[in-house]
Parts: sequence; C-alpha cells; structure tokens
Amino acid sequence: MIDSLKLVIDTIIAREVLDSRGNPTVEAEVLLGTGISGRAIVPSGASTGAHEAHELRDGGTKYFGRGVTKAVANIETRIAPALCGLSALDQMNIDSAMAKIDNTDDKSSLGANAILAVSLATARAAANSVGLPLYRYLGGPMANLLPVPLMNVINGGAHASNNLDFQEFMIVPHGAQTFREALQMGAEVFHTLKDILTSRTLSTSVGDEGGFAPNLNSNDEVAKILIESIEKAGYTPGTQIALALDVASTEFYKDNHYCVGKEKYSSFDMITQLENLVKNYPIVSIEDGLAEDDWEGWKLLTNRLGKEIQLVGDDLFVTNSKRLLKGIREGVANSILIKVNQIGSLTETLDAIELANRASYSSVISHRSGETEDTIIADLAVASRAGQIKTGSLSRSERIAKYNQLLRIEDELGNQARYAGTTGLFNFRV
Ligand SMILES: O=C(O)[C@@H](CO)OP(=O)(O)O
Ligand SMILES: [Mg+2]
Repeated sequence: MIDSLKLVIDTIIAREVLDSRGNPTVEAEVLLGTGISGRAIVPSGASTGAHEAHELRDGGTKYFGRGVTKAVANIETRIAPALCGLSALDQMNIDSAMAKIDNTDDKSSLGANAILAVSLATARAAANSVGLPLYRYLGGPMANLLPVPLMNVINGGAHASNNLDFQEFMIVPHGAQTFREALQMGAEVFHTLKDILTSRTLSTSVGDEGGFAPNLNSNDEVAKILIESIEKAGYTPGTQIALALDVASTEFYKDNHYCVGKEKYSSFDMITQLENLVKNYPIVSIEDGLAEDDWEGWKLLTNRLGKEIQLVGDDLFVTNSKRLLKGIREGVANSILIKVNQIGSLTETLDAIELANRASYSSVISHRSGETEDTIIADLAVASRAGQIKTGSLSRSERIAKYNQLLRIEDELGNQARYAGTTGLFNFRV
C-alpha cells in the first residue's frame, strides 16, 4: 500500500524561464519528502479571452516581455509555506488551498500562472512517486484513447503578420488507424503545402504555432490550397483528412461588428460566411466563430450549424465551468476548448471536461500560442479521453514535443491503444 504520509510536499521551487516567443513564464518544481519531484512550466496566450484567469505580470497589466518575478515570489513566499506538509496525492486539497489563499474570482492575487505551475508540478510529483506515467495517474485504466490532432498549418490573425483575419486553418487527419499514422499524414500534407507555397513564390515563414503565414487573399484561397495539398500528398479530403478553423473572432469584433478585411459584418453576416465555407469545404470544426460575449449570435450559430459540425467555444468558455454551464443551458456551441492556464488549476480543468462530457459536449485539449517544452497536455488528452488535441504545426519543437509524447504513449499502451479517429469522431461529415 502507498503510504501517503511519505508523499508530503517538502519544498517548492519556482523560477522564471522563457516560453516559445522568448517571453518570461513560470516554472515550478515540487519536491516530496521521498526526494521524488515533479516539474511544470505554464504556457501563455496572445489572443487571450477577457474572461480568462489572470496571468500575473510585473508592472501591472499584461504586456509581452514583462517578467513574472511577482508570480515566482508568490510561489515561494505565499504558496510554498501553505502547501508544505500536504500530500501530493490530494490534488483537490492542494488546488483548493491555493484558491483559498488567493481568494479572488480570477486568481489575480497569486496569479493563475503561479497557481497552475504548482498544481501541475504536484500532479507530476505524485505520478512519479507512485511509479505511473502521468496519463495513467490522471486517467486510470481507461486512459487509452489517442487524440485526433487538429494541426494548425496556416496561421493568421494575432499569430502572424500576414493579411489573414482568421487565426488558424487546421488539417484533421481523422481517417487514420493509429496516432502515428495520423501524424505522418499531417506531416506529409505540411511538406506538400510548403512545396506548393514555394512554387507560387508565397512565403513559407511560419507564425507562432509553426504554421505557414503566407499572404493569401481570402479564406476560400486558403481552403483551396489545403485541399490541393491533401490531394497531392495522396489523401482524400474529408474522408481521410478534414479541415478545421479557429476564427478567433473576438480579436476583430469592434462596436458590435466583425471587421473582416474591408467588410463590417453583423453576427448574422458572419454566420452566413461560415455556412458558405462549411457548404464548400470539408470543415468539421469551427472554433470561436463568434466573439466571446456575443451569446445571442452564438445561439443562432448553434441553431444553424450545430447539427452539422463541431462548434468550439474558446474565448467564449475559457475552460470555466460556470461559463460552460451557461452555454449548455442556453444551447450555445457543442464543444469546449480546454486550456489549463485559462482557468489556472488542474482540478478545475478536469471539472470542465467532466461537465462537458455530461452534456455531450466534446472537449479539445489545447496548447497556447506561447508554449514551452512541457508536454502535459499530451498526457491530459489521453487521460481525459477527450479524443482531440490542438497543438500546432510541424515546424517548431515546442509543438512537436507534444506529438512526440503522444507517440511514446501510443507505444507504451501497445495493443491497448485506440486512435480516436477510428471511433467515428468526424464521420458525420463524410
Ligand atoms: O486561440 C487559440 O486557440 C490559442 C491557441 O491556438 O491561441 P492563444 O494561445 O494565442 O490564445
Ligand atoms: Mg482559439
């Protein structure tokens, strides 16, 4: 039997490290009495939602390049003294102890970045102590479902300096038998896309999430070039590889209008635009098609497209069970994007996934545009059986680290592994 007394937290260390954009972020290390430890680094967003938990940056409001020394100091002076002596197995106690010290709705006193770093490092320390891989520790014996990757191969919006207003154009290799095969399919399309862009003297420089950031004139042009890449790589668009979008429309929502290029669309016009895209291309999922507080628009969007495709709330729900519950009650969206740092603790993240499950909303486990070498979301995707992960493209190591971790997990699971694509996840569109 595990003697939980031995799993007490002895020391917590925190430090400022850099994320993939070269901005400071928080790393925490939780050391147990046994000498076993766990470490975690928190990611950081660019197109952040207004309702996200507060990322504490030095000098007040968030600004890239500002340090996180206050968040680091909060871990060492306010969190560590309260957690030392608690068992790392009691994740709920750990997370609620930090919530109590913080005592705000948005974690602005300690900083969501401070709380999350310790929360995740604690889970790692506990998993290491009981000798289980993290996905198994978090998910138990049913943690065997490898997610379908939503791979962001063309970047726009706040993640790139090109002229595309929509933020992410993704390929979804759901028609594979294994995760390894899906990853290979995605990589082949990515390289084919690069060749096509080069042949048309379009830029192959990449955005924050590793997708290409060419200047293309319209969303139709992007969709067409993606279809061409899929076909040229030898796959069938739709049945084998579908498309997905993150519109990130909050970013261009000004004075009750969606400002796309020279156009100013109402919610109704935006929905019509999205419907046309869905009609013309094998799109299976649209994230943040409307802005974070456009609840009425979202209801209409869900009525119009919710039976046909996945409608994912990112800025809309911010991994927050309260906002998700409002969405469920009002018939808004049918899926939630899960980002650990939007809510700021592991237990609240798991709560949001559970609530989504109960309401038959799907969950997409997601990275941030500012990422690190930390691969915890790969384990979380398998542990939660979410069946989908959004973790960028195939040209930057902080994104590939997650894909490589999923390859390891699939190998480790051997014949117990299942690829979520084989469960018919997206077959409704083909
Ligand atoms: O909008 C998003 O879904 C994310 C991740 O792709 O971007 P950011 O981390 O900048 O919010
Ligand atoms: Mg998003």
